[in-house]
Amino acid sequence: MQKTFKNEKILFAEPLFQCDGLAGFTRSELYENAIHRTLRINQLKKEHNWTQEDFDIAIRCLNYEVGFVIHLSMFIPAIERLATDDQKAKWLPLAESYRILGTYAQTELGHGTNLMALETTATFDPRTDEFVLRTPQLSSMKWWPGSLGKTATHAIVLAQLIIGNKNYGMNPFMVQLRSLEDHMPLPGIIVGDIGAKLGANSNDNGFLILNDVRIPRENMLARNSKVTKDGRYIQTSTNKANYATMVLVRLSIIRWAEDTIKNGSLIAIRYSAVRRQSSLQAGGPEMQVLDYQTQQYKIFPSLAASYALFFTYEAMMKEYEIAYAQIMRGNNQLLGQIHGQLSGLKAFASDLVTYELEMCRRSCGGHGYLKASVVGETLLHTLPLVTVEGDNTVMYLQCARYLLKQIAKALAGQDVDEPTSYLKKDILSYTCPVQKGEHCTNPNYLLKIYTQRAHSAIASVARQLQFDLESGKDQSSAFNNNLVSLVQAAKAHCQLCLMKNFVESVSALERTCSENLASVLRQLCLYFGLHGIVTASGEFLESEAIGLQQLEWIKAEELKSLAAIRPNAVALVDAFDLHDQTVMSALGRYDGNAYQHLFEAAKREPMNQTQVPPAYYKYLRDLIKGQPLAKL
Ligand SMILES: CC/C=C\C/C=C\C/C=C\C/C=C\CCCCC(=O)SCCNC(=O)CCNC(=O)[C@H](O)C(C)(C)COP(=O)(O)OP(=O)(O)OC[C@H]1O[C@@H](n2cnc3c(N)ncnc32)[C@H](O)[C@@H]1OP(=O)(O)O
Ligand SMILES: Cc1cc2nc3c(=O)[nH]c(=O)nc-3n(C[C@H](O)[C@H](O)[C@H](O)COP(=O)(O)OP(=O)(O)OC[C@H]3O[C@@H](n4cnc5c(N)ncnc54)[C@H](O)[C@@H]3O)c2cc1C
Repeated sequence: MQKTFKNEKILFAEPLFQCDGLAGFTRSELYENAIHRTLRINQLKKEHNWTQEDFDIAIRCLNYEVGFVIHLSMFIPAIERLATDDQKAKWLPLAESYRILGTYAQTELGHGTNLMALETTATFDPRTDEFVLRTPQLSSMKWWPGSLGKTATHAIVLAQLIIGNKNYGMNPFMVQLRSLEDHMPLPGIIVGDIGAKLGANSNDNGFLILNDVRIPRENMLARNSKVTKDGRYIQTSTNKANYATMVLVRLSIIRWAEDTIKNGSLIAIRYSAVRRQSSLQAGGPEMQVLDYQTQQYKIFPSLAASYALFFTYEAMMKEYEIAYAQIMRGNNQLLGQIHGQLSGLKAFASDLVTYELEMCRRSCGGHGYLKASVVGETLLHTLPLVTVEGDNTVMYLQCARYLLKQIAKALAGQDVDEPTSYLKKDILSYTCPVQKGEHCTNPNYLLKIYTQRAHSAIASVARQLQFDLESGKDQSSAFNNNLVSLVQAAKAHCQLCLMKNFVESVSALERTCSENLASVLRQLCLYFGLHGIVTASGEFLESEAIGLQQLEWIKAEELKSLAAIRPNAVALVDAFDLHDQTVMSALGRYDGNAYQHLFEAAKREPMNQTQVPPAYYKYLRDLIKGQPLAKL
């Protein structure tokens, strides 16, 4: 599925990219190693004439275990999106050649979600033609930005622009943090690392206090708004245009989620094919655990999610490219659509994979708890995806806000955006397309069910909001009264998007691939659809997209499809074409020698490098020999 990386051999021939040692690394070693890796990938890029795409794939091959993540994924994209042509000409070459190292400093100790409430100020001083940056109190300090702690020389700081006594809202400013001579913080800047996290510890997420730091007026990133020498504020685009970098990263998170769940499902499926435990027949040979229906029920959702997210990322990438090209030409028509879609899908993708990764870990039994299995480690690295770039609840609510606008338009007989075109249908004329058991094997029928459920969820919450408003509730309490249903409606829309992309992509592939391959993909797509309905059956029933009889058929078909997928399960994860060095798991190796690799990993364990541990001489010797213990 991943475009085969022709340079994989070159990459993994390097000891630096052979990952077995990382488990014992301290934070400082992880941090240093990550920087070392990115610089070496850059050298390889030059040595072998790699394209930018090759470079990006190399990073994915290393499971993003590299340095300068925010520099590459936010700082450079923010300059591209928020700076004027002159500013780009000045900063992009420096950033692209790593002569300046950047971060995106938006979140503060006191606020991450509510950007309007950010407290950092950039006050224009017309006497010196400068902005004065200030974090006025404890809660205003920047807190979390990646690479800020120890690496970044520069930050794009998001601050409230103050001219005279007037606040012009959040705007981006380029601020130099550290000397380019000796890396010491510049005057007025207090900066450091925020401490160890549950995962992703190679990244030096940092804090930043700005004490009246002065920057030239030209350092306000001025593509969307600028301040003139005489202190006039001129806005050339919607103020939401300054949120553009976040939109891009939300798209990248869908891919990141896809990459992690591919790893998880690959480890779980390969290991379950190797692991034998018990038997269903008395005295019979022990079964591969992958043959137990319960094991399939635990793991195949992650397999199906891997493919669903792959197709959805591809589809969203195309949507994003069209929107981005328009936006860069100054046309913001698609801004609301792409923001609404990507907020919801970022949340749905990260929710899905964090849930399924834990199921993959459990499916590996006790060995899944070992670091060498890697599946737990992957989960820890993936957990922040539900928070970064907007907490998932908040992102679903952004998506719901977009859906409410779309349904209002549909009800008023106006045009709606293409991804919500289903809202134009007559919801009452729906009849469930599944009228007998065998109808459940038609993915297009399932798609109709998903569509009705999403439509119904959105219409129902829109009606309830309307009712609350008409009953005298003010706007905000009516909204608060319906937040849970709004999130459910957004989830329903996102699940429909995944199903739709899956069905449409498989239909497109059917035209070019062999019938054997097509039927395997159709089966997986069908399973994805059936499983999604069963896991949210309450909502599908409530929306009357299905009835109890249909649910019974769908449940039966879901179980049948587990058995149908089983013969192809290993091939479906092999098709990810992931190198053992990418997956790094003792359990999920291509050669299937899980036990041998687990034992090798145990032998490499630092504790095993001496036969007798220092604790023996300190405590155990006297204890075992019955000697009185020294005062402890
Ligand atoms: C080496 C590695 C190389 C590559 C790596 C590969 C992949 C990288 C993958 C991941 C990246 C790595 C790590 C991740 C690091 C994460 C970094 C961060 O977390 S940065 C900080 C992110 N912060 C947030 O996301 C904050 C969340 N909050 C918000 O977005 C907003 O405040 C809000 C919640 C949307 C509310 O906005 P606002 O305060 O303006 O409130 P309003 O309700 O008044 O306005 C809503 C109004 O605005 C529209 N809108 C909101 N956002 C956007 C947008 N982004 N674009 C367009 N429009 C937007 C919204 O639709 C409403 O419109 P209206 O209904 O009024 O028309
Ligand atoms: C690993 C990591 C890396 C990060 N990197 C960066 C970075 O490089 N740059 C940067 O600027 N930031 C970064 N962040 C910060 C990140 O963007 C924020 O943590 C995120 O946007 C969530 O904001 P918050 O922490 O303020 O959560 P909060 O908003 O405080 O959320 C707390 C709870 O309140 C709920 N809540 C909040 N508002 C609402 C609402 N309006 N309606 C309903 N419920 C609500 C949430 O759902 C959540 O349950 C990073 C964070 C992490 C964990």
